[in-house]
Amino acid sequence: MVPSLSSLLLGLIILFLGVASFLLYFLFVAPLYNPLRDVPGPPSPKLFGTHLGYVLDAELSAKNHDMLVSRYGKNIRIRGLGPWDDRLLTLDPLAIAHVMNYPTIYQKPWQSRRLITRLIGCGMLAAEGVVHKRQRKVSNPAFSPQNLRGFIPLFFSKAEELRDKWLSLMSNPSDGVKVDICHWISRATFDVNGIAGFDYQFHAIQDESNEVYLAYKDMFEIAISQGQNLKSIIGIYLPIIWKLFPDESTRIVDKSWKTILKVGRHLVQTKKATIADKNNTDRDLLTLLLKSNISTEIPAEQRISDDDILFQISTFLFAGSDTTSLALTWILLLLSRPGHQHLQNRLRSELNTLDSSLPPDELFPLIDALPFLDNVIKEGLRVIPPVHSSLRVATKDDIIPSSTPIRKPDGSKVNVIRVAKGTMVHVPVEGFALDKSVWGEDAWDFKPDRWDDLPEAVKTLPGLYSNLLAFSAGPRSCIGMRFSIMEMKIMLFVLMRGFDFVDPEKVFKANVVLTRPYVVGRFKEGSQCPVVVKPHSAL
Ligand code: HEM
Repeated sequence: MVPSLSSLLLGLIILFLGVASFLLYFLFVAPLYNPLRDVPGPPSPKLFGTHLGYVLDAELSAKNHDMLVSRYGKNIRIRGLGPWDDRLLTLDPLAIAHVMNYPTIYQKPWQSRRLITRLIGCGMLAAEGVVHKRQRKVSNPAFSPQNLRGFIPLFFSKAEELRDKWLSLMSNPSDGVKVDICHWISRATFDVNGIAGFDYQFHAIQDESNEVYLAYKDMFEIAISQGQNLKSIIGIYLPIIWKLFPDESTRIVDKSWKTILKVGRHLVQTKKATIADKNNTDRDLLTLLLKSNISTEIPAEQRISDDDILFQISTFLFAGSDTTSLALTWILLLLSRPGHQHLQNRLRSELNTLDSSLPPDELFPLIDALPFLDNVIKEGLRVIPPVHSSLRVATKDDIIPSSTPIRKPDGSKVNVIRVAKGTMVHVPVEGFALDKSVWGEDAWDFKPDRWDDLPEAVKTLPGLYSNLLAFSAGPRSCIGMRFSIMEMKIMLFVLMRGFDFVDPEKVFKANVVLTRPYVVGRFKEGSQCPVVVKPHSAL
């Protein structure tokens, strides 16, 4: 029977009223019952306005966090994408520790996990729950102190190769050469992670033509540009559109994965054959993951597949290359800025007290024990952490403890925050490390010596590394922390002894997945950090 025009109209009116009532409830009624309304925060912008730009802009975030804390305290309600998305931004140590230590309640939002999974598979960065637990358990032995010691010669050889490469670029050594330290160090960290990750030579310091290197680079470029156009945002919610309307990014991801799987699967088979030999001493993470996966300590049902192991290796490359190269870039930039040359000279003098002709295994413990080098690295990671902030979502209603009182709208004060299931929590890694009320009035300045005399309040802050959140905190904190600290110390040892770093171009920080440098006025050219490197006379 064909429906009459009037019943069709009635149906449409009912549908319209249904959608309109849902939207009215979603936009105007439900927010009134959100318990986060008890937490003070800046006035809500217009209907679809947001505070996200305000807290995520790396150039302004220190100032903006400071303003928010002075006005509203350490727990602040901010507006996410719309009225239905009020979020908690917290700089309170107790609240942060709670969120980071209960990963079963506070998970990574499915939107960011989907983005990561589309690119590098569901490795440790994206997985949650038992899958994550299993992956972490299989991977832990690969990051044991004993295994990491095996990488020391590799860290030295790549640092020296980079030093020699820079020297070869100089037509007149006394003038030095201007290099984009960000790009070059990233080539070196990629090389390190290729060999440490799966015994594979990208040779990226020498040239950038290796097919697997290019496959990863292309894919990571997409990761950086994701979220910047409408289609990628729609793709998060409706992934089917990647299949129905493939575009350049889909084509690149597919092509990259074809290359990575072709080479990766071959490497896995070769490695499997070599680990059958009891005398095998290979230390790359792929070998160690394969060994750990078949060890009797891992119950059969907890083992992961070969392709999952490749996702893990890709995750280490994704999570470990740019983070380490950016941390080093920012440290070198900070040391090369006018007014900081005395710190650079002091660091070089300390490094020069060591005998560089010692074998790497004997030299590294001496480097590791150098106090000023240690302070410089901590201070660099504090002032410009590569990971600007983290996001978590409450998977059930919860009560978060706070060490600072929260003033409710009725004027009463409480020491807990009630959050409803689905509430997003922003953990401002950078903001937390630059909080003047904890670190002192000079919190925004680069002062490595502060680490010899820290304010008492700092000593109780949560964080995997030196009371900082640079490597996060809790069970989801960085598994590669020690790996990258060792790599950074050795890179700085070799490069600082080899060169003076001077005349940096004026760069600003932008939060593009990670905190990256861009030359002022030349954002479109992409992330770069040009600095003049001149051979140091002691070389
Ligand atoms: C300076 C260098 C590095 C920094 C600043 C850094 C920072 C971080 C941070 C903040 C997280 C937590 C992310 C989140 O909560 O969303 C993390 C997780 C992770 N990092 Fe790093 N990282 C560095 C180097 C590395 C290296 C060298 C590797 C591997 C070789 C690595 C592997 C990972 C992995 C696998 C995770 C996920 C851990 C999990 O969820 O269980 N990272 N890292």
